[in-house]
Amino acid sequence: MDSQTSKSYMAPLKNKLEEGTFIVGSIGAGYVGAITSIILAARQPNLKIIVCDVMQEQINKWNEGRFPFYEPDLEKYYDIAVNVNKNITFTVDVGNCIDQSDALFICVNTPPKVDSDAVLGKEADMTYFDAAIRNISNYGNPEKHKILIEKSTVPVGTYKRINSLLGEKIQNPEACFTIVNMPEFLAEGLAVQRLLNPDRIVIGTTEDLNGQEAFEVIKGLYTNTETLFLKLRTPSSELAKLFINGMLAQRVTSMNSMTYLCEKFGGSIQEVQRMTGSDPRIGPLWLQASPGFGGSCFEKDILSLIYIFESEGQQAQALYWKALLNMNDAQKHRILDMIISEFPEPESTTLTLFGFAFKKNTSDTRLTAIAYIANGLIHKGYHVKIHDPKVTERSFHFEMEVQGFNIVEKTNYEFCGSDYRKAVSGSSAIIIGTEWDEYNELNYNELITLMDGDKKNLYDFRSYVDVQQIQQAGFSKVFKLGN
Ligand SMILES: NC(=O)c1ccc[n+]([C@@H]2O[C@H](COP(=O)([O-])OP(=O)(O)OC[C@H]3O[C@@H](n4cnc5c(N)ncnc54)[C@H](O)[C@@H]3O)[C@@H](O)[C@H]2O)c1
Ligand SMILES: O=c1ccn([C@@H]2O[C@H](COP(=O)(O)OP(=O)(O)O[C@H]3O[C@H](CO)[C@@H](O)[C@H](O)[C@H]3O)[C@@H](O)[C@H]2O)c(=O)[nH]1
Repeated sequence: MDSQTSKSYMAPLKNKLEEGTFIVGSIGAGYVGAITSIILAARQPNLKIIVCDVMQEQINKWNEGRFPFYEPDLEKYYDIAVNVNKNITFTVDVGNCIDQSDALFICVNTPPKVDSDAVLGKEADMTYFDAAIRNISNYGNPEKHKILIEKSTVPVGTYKRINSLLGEKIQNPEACFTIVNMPEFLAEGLAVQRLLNPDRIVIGTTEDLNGQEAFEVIKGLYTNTETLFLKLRTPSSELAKLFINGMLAQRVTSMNSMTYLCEKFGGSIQEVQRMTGSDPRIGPLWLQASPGFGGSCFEKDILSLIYIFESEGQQAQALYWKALLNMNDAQKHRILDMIISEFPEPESTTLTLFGFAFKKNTSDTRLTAIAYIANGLIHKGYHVKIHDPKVTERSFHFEMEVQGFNIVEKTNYEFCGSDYRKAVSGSSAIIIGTEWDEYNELNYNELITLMDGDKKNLYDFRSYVDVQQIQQAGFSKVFKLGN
C-alpha cells in the first residue's frame, strides 16, 4: 500500500470518542446515508450525527418525518434518534456538515456510467463521489484531522483517487484525512434488522499504525453493536464488496436457471432449493427463484466488476460475469413469452401485474425485473393493470423511463396503486412479480368474481403461494415458477 507511515493521526479523535464529543457526518441522505445514520444515532446516544444532501426536497422530508421511501421499522428508530436521543440533524449545508464532522461517511450514488465506452461492462459513474471529495478538500486542516469513509460502493483503487483529488487542493492530504473503505451490506426491506444485527463490519485500511488506529476509532463508533469487526487492506474490501454482490446474484441466477428444468421434468424448485441449501458448503440463503434479480446494486456492481476486468484486458473473466447478466435477462424473456403464449388475443385481454417493487418490503423500483414484463405486455397490446402496495405512480413512470421503456404514447395500461378492486376487475390473469406477503393472504374467492375472460389464471413468479388454497377459488390455472 502507498503512503505507509508510522505516524498516527488518531489521538485527538480517540479523545473525542472518550469525551463523548465525536461527530459523524453522512454525505448523502438516500437509502444508505439516511438509514445507516438513523440506526447509528438511535444506537449510540454518545455520538452526534449530521446527515447532509444536495437535494433540498430529500432533506425537507427527513426533517418533517415524511420518509422518502418505505422501509419496515425505520419509523421506530427515527423516533428514538430524533425525539429521544436528539442526536441527529438533516441539512443541505454540506460544507458545515463536512467542517463539523470527525468522521465522514460518503454515501452518494455511484450508478453505472451512461456513456461508458466499454463493450461488456460499465464503469461506475464517480461524478457525485468526486464532487463530494472536492467539497471535502475545502476543509483540509491538520489541526482537525478527519476519517473519510467510503461507504458508497466504489471501484477498486478509489482510495487512491480520493487522495489525488484531495491533493489538487491540499499539499499534505494524509495529515488532514485518513481514508478507509467500509462497505455497506444492508439489503433493502431488511435494512433496519441487518444494521441492528450486522453479520460483520468490514473496515479496509492501510496496514500501518494510522490504519490500525483508524480501525479502532471506527470500532469505537459501534460500542453498542455486537458483531465481528474485520480489518482488511483497502483494495481487498473495495473488491470484495463488488464480488459479494456478484456471488449473491450468481446464487439467485443459478436457481432461476433450474426453474425451467423443474417445470419440464416434474420437479419442484423448492425441493431443489431445500436440498441445495442443506449442503453446509452452500447454505440456504439467497436461493429463492424469481423473475430475475433487480435492485440498484447487483447489476450495477457486476457491470463495474466486468469493467475492471475488461480494462485490465482480462476478457475471459469479463465474459464469465457478463454471462450472469445475460442469464438474468433470459429469465425475464422466458416469463414474458410464457404469458404471451397463453393469451393469443392481446387487444381483448386484460392482465394484472401484482407487484412492481424489485422485492417485497420496499417501495424501491430500481431495476425491477417487472418493468421488462410490463413493457413487453403493454407493447404487445394487452390492457395491463399494475398493482403495488407501496410503489407510487410517479416511481412507476420514472422507472419505466430509466429502464428505457417508452410507454408515453400508450393508453392501454393503468397504474392502480394499492387498489385491488381496480387492479383485478375485468382481468384474465393475476401475475405475481413481487413477493409481498399480502398477495399470499388475499381472499382469492372474492377477487376471482371481479375477473373476466374464458380462462382466469394466476402466475406466481416468486414461487411462494399456496397453490392448493388459491386453486380452490376456481382459477383455470395456478402456475408456480419452477413447479
Ligand atoms: N441502496 C442499497 O441498498 C445499498 C446498499 C449498500 C451499498 N449501496 C451503495 O451506497 C451508495 C448510495 O446508494 P443509495 O441507494 O443510498 O443511493 P441514493 O441515490 O438513494 O442516495 C444518494 C444520495 O446522495 C446525494 N448526493 C449526491 N451527490 C452528493 C454530494 N456531492 N453531496 C451531498 N449529497 C449528494 C443524492 O442527492 C442522494 O440523495 C451507492 O454507491 C450504492 O451502490 C447501496
Ligand atoms: O433468494 C433470492 C434473493 C434475492 N432475490 C432478488 O435479488 C434482488 C436483490 O435482492 P437483495 O439482495 O435482497 O436486495 P438489495 O437491497 O439489492 O441488496 C443487495 O445489494 C446491496 C447493495 O450493494 C447489498 O448491500 C446487499 O448486501 C445485497 O443483498 C431482488 O430483486 C430480489 O428479489 C431473489 O430473486 N432470490
